[in-house]
Amino acid sequence: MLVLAPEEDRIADANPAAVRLLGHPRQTLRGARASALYPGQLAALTVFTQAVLAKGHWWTRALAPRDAAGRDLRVETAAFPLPGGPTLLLVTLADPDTVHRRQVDGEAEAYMRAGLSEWQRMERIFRDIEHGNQLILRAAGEGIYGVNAEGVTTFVNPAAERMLGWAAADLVGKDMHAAVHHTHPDGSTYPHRDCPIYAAFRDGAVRQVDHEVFWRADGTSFPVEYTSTPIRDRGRLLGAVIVFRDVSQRREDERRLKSALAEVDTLRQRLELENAYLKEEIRAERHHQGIIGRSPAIAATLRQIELVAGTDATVLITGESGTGKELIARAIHEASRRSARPMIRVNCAAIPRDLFESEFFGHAKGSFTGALRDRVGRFELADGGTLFLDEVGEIPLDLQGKLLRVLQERSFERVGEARTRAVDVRVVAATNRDLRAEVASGRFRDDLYFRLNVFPIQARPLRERPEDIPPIAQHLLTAAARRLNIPEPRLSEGDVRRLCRYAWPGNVRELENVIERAAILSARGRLRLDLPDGEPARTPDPVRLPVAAPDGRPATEAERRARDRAEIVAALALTGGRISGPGGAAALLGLRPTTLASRIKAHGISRDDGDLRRS
Ligand SMILES: Nc1ncnc2c1ncn2[C@@H]1O[C@H](COP(=O)(O)OP(=O)(O)OP(=O)(O)O)[C@@H](O)[C@H]1O
Repeated sequence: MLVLAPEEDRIADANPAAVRLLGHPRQTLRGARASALYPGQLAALTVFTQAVLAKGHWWTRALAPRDAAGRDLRVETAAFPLPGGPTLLLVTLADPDTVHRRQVDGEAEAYMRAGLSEWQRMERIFRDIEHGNQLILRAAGEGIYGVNAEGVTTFVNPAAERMLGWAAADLVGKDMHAAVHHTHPDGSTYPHRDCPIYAAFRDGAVRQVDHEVFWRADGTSFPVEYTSTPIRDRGRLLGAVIVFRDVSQRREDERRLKSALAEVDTLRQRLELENAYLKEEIRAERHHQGIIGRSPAIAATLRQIELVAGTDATVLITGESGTGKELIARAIHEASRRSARPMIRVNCAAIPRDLFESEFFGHAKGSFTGALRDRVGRFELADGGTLFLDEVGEIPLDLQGKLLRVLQERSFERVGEARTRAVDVRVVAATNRDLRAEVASGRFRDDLYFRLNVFPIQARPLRERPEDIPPIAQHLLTAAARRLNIPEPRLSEGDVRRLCRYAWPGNVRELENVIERAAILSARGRLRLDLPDGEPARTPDPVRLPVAAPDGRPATEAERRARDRAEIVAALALTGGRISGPGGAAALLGLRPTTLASRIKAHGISRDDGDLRRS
């Protein structure tokens, strides 16, 4: 700073800063000519001093004082006249950069001051929310906290403190997302930008979320349901209030309920299906009390049933439609150790191709379109009982392999499920097709055929055993009269003769229908048999033919040997491998023990033969 006397062109005084800046001692400066300090700038100096005197205060960057080293200094010169006495000017010399910086700082300060007041206003609003609702916040069972537009916590209620395990003091002023909402339930990082609470500040929308977790101070998490409501002040978004509740208990209840419902559903389904089968069984029971017949063919069948029922051997029943294949299967089941559990029948001809797998093995919910819930398959339903595969020849080739696997391994998987389930099922299959011909033509897998054909039983057509017609007809008539609640009509000798003359292409089922119809049409105890026109002549009595193949032709040597072998295997399985003595396999088969022993040898049957083992 300098004091100038402009009228005398003299420097009146200089302060230490001016002495330092100009490099002259104070004594030199005092009394020196002012214009000497500004060589060649007299005009500018005169304009400046006059402006100061005229305006009362002036500044310029046009004056550059020369220092002791001879340098012209770049300064900002400002001055005002000192009050009283002769004319003296107080002149300040300042570095223009410093002046500029001060100016910027000044502006920033003013800005900050303004910002601070905004900030304080916002804090006031949150404080008002907190104070105004203190009672509610304290009493609320829900966790409640406020965050400002930067995501910084402004208040936390006691319930939130309890649930989160943090003291309010630890959270207020901190980034709330980073403290309690940083990670997804699966452990992956939850970035701020994805957080719905923060999104509420951006778009002002209320968010309700129920599939996320909050993290406690101890590092554990709990499922939450929360609502984030934005706070506005004069149209501006200031932050949000978040109300949340711990839904662990509700989730657990939901999970338990869901699994209980699924179990109930599976049981209900199983019961429904079992019920349907049981009804079917009862109906079947009503229709026939057993296998009726006095022909050698029926006697042989009964003997075979008796032989195989006690084992778990797979049985293949062949024969024309209506010959009693299902009746034989049911008789095997009834006489087996499995009779307390149901026999489940699957009509393989009636299942749509793409539903085979699900029908046999069941499916998991959602495994294909339309799989709306878990479904129990027939194998599972038959667990502990018998699975009767009717029309087995109709199973599509690609599924035959899967069926073979279950027969071999006694385990399967439901469609759309990885879990392997074990089953204890005895399989009885039936077909009216010639399965060997199907194998030869490539429509049936030979390995599955051999697996099923462990113990073959052939149901003879009625025309091959006419001596069975009278007793079966009588049995069916009694049953029909009972069912129709009418006095039982008499079956005359003439009726029997007519019945025996007919060829019965539809076998016993056809006979059943004819008898039922005759019973309905009967009048005054007389049966009115309505046999198809022409009453086709019966084919020569094939009962006297040697054992025939399913298609009616005589059995080949290989077939006879296979049957012989199968019967021996079944007899041995039934007697636990015992050949001789009462109840031994030889006695069962009506053979001498030595004869049976040599046949066992000839057929190559060994003790560990798979067929002998009861599964
Ligand atoms: N020997 C028999 N004694 C009494 N009833 C019989 C006899 N054989 C068959 N039936 C009766 O005849 C009807 C047809 O029998 P079943 O359904 O067992 O024949 P199936 O060979 O299985 O026929 P499909 O091949 O058409 O399924 C049934 O009502 C059954 O009770």
